[in-house]
Amino acid sequence: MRLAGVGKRYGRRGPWVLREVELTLRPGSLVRIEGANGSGKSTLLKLLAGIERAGRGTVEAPAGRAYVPERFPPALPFDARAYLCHLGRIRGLSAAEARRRADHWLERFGITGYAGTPIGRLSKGTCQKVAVAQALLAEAELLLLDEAWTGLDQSARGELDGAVAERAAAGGLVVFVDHDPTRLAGLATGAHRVADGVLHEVPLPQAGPDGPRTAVVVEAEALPEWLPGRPERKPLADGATRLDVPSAHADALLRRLLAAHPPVHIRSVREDNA
Ligand SMILES: Nc1ncnc2c1ncn2[C@@H]1O[C@H](COP(=O)(O)OP(=O)(O)OP(=O)(O)O)[C@@H](O)[C@H]1O
Repeated sequence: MRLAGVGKRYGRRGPWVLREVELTLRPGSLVRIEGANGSGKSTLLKLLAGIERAGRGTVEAPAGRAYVPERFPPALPFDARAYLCHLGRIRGLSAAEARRRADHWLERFGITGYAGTPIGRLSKGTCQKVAVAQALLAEAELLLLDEAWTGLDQSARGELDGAVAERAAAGGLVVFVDHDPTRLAGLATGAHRVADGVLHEVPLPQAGPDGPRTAVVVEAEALPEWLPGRPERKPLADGATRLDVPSAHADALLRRLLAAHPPVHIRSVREDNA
């Protein structure tokens, strides 16, 4: 995926929101876009999604794209399952496969009970889960997430983290905007900041091999497959597991563990400064 000399303004006389954006990303990357309010993050994602057109420059993006917008249109004339099946069909899935994936994501987000509810009558949080599900079921080459975690409960956030990790592991390219600087800690491969219409590469939160590490001892029937910071997992003699992560990722790891299903009991947390 490549952006070269991209500029975007709304209206013929509007100010250039993006002026000269250069960005090349490889499949399998997981990239964070940050920037001040109104700097143009959503605009950038819309250009990548093909929803807005660049005023100048070139945008090369894969045909298979899925996008979670910052605001999901609320008054769609579908119930949740019918909407997901419909979008699956638009993406070329068979009716049976679209239904299978729709049910899979409804179940993963814990909203199977709302499958038959018209989207306009869903709570904000449930609606957001549907918005995220429609993008995930596409298994797209390019997945664009604009504040997709906002409005989700802890457990759904954990599911989304896991789903994003799966997409990147399958070779997909994921570009996301989120206000939490630790979002997808340990998984993101790059970060860029939008400022004055230009993109600047910025370092990811420090998690060098020589920095402090945190050991978290947990008891659980099963641990989520993907955990922030990709901790080393060491089984202990009494059946507990010791997770060892760079301390920069400890908060994100603890949040994920607290939201896990089946539940995880955190027995101890210790930072090792040695
Ligand atoms: N459809 C539109 N028509 C006119 N101006 C727009 C439109 N969409 C965005 N803008 C303007 O473009 C600028 C960048 O907006 P954008 O939503 O991309 O920023 P952002 O970084 O995502 O902001 P936030 O963090 O507040 O979501 C803002 O000044 C905004 O007012």
